Amino acid sequence: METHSNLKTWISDNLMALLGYSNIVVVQFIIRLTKEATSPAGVVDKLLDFGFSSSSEIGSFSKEIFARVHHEASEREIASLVRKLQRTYDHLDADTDDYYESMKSYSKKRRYRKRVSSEEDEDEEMEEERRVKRRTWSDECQDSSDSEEERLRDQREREQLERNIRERERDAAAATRKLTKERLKQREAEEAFFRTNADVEALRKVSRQVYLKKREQKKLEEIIDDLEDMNCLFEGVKLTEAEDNELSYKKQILELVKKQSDLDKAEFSVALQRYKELSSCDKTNSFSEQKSWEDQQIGRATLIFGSKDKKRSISQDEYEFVFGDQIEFIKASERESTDEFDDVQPVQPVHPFESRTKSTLEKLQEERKTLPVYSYRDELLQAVEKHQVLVIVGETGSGKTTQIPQYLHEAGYTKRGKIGCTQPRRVAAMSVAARVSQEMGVKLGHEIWQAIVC
Ligand SMILES: Nc1ncnc2c1ncn2[C@@H]1O[C@H](COP(=O)(O)OP(=O)(O)OP(=O)(O)O)[C@@H](O)[C@H]1O
Repeated sequence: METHSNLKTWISDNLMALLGYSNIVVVQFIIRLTKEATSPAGVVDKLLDFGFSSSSEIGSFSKEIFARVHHEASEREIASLVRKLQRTYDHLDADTDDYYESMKSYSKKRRYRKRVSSEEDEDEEMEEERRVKRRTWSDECQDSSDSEEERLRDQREREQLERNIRERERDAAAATRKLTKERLKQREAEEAFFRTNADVEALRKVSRQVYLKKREQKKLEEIIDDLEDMNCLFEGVKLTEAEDNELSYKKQILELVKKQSDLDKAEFSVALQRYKELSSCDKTNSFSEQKSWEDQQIGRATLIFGSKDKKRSISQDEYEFVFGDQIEFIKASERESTDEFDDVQPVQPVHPFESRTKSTLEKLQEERKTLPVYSYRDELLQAVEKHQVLVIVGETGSGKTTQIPQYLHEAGYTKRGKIGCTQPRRVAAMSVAARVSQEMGVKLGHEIWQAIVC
């Protein structure tokens, strides 16, 4: 006999196949629907009303469930009938017992055999009834214990599911917390690193400088605009003394700023020139900076014999004067050949070479000391001693390129090997080499070399 729990399991399995979903409430609801239906077609109608889609599977499912549910119901009816019968038999049994007792006194011996035989028959019948009753009862018990078990199992599964979900949520929350903590730690570490390593004061200074530069620019623009406005609005109008003062004050500021910026430009123009790309016209021009520099080097290396330029020499007024001019010429030539910086060389007409060189050297040495990098000389040398790699950042023209190699030379590093100094452009390389050799008072190509790698 199919138990109630088996029926439920069967319905649940079919629901999974039909809907991909099953629930004890739905199962019970379908059993109820089926019970109310009078035929499998009625079950189909009710299921369609419930929301099932019409298909052949639904038809066969309805048929089967109808048979099972109604079969179970009839079995139940039979069982309850049997139970009723059992109760009736129990009464009968008691009555029979009384009857037999009375009969005992009546004709005990005579009817003994008959009574015994009938008693045996009755006993057998009663025994049979009891067996049926016991079986039905145990089935019912089994049924209820099955459904109870199923309920408990459902409950256990639900609890387990809830536990799993809670655990998963806890794990996810813990992972998120951990990640956030790690990120925070990383940020804190970065901040701590920044705080300990960065020179906050220096950063403040830089940011202040940037701000002041912007502000200066803005104010300058304001002054220019004001002056333009005044020129337009008060042209031909007589100004008051205060207005006049303001106008001249603004003009003065503008002039001062202009002068200062011209000075700044001149100061760093040489260093900046290195990085300037040649314009297309310069590249095609045979008298470009590099070409003329090379031509001069070749010219200086070329010896001229004979009286080829006699005419030119004679055309000069006096030999002595020519000789004097020649010295001037050599100086001029040297000035040209050693780039714009030779402008600082003082003119020494008589026997000048040594004293001129010396004074130039002295001047250059003094200039070197005015460069921003000079105040960091000792620190730089210490850092070079300590570290394998150093990154030095400084403004253009502060002396990184020309001074640091010299500091290293002065500290004795050239005894160990060569000091290399790279430049991104050919002209820059030549310019730096020329400048350093000048500052060191040596000839280019001896202590100082330049190599151009294309
Ligand atoms: N070829 C040169 N002729 C004349 N003066 C020069 C020459 N090269 C550099 N100087 C002077 O030396 C100073 C330092 O220049 P240096 O090239 O060492 O600066 P820097 O810090 O290396 O600049 P950058 O970052 O642009 O390379 C410059 O301000 C400039 O006055």
